[in-house]
Amino acid sequence: MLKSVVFDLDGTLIDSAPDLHRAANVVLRSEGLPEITFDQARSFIGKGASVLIERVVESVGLADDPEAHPRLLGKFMREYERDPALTVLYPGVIDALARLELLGCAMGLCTNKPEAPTHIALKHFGLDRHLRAVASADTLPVRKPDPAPLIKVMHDLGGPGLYVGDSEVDAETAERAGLPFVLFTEGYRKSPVEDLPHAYAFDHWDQLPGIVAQHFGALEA
Ligand SMILES: O=C(O)COP(=O)(O)O
Ligand SMILES: [Mg+2]
Repeated sequence: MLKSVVFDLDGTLIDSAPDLHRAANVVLRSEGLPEITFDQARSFIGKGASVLIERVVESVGLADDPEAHPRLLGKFMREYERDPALTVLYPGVIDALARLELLGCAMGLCTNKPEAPTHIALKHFGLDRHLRAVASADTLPVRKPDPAPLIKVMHDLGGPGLYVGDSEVDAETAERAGLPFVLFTEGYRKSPVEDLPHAYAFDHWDQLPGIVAQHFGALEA
């Protein structure tokens, strides 16, 4: 049977918050504005770069300036793409993807990160060779929590399966797509684990192949 598994990117496969925080503060310094804390930056992640910069603009009191958002977003994207050197894979990701491949899984990605930095990260970490279908924030006219990008990736893989992510947005997206959600608890969620609807949860990637095998095994039985 088809075993599709689709992943979220930030806070799930890669820990990118240190770079998103760094790039935001490079922009704020260039504008002579106060920096934001790491916890603020982390709490702004989940709905894509445009929303992250919206939150940055609000937090430094520039919400009334209509030019602030496009200017800061442009600077932010250039800075973030120029040097994402602090970003790391979560421990065990590559081993887990190799084991999922051996289980016969067809794997894809559905992220709210824009296409350009998504592909830079996938290539840099060698994730691109495992992922047969990808939807980023700007692949379709809508992004998560709209279920359309996730449904498109599942369709490109050949049919519905599991969605693996770290956030409220991911849980909502899976629910709206009618798919079981697998929650990685070590990412950027803001609410307690029990408040996010999920079928399975894991805190280390070495647990995921077992969850996937159990899920599809039960369907086959
Ligand atoms: O860039 C973001 O805000 C979120 O990205 P993600 O969907 O990969 O978690
Ligand atoms: Mg995420």
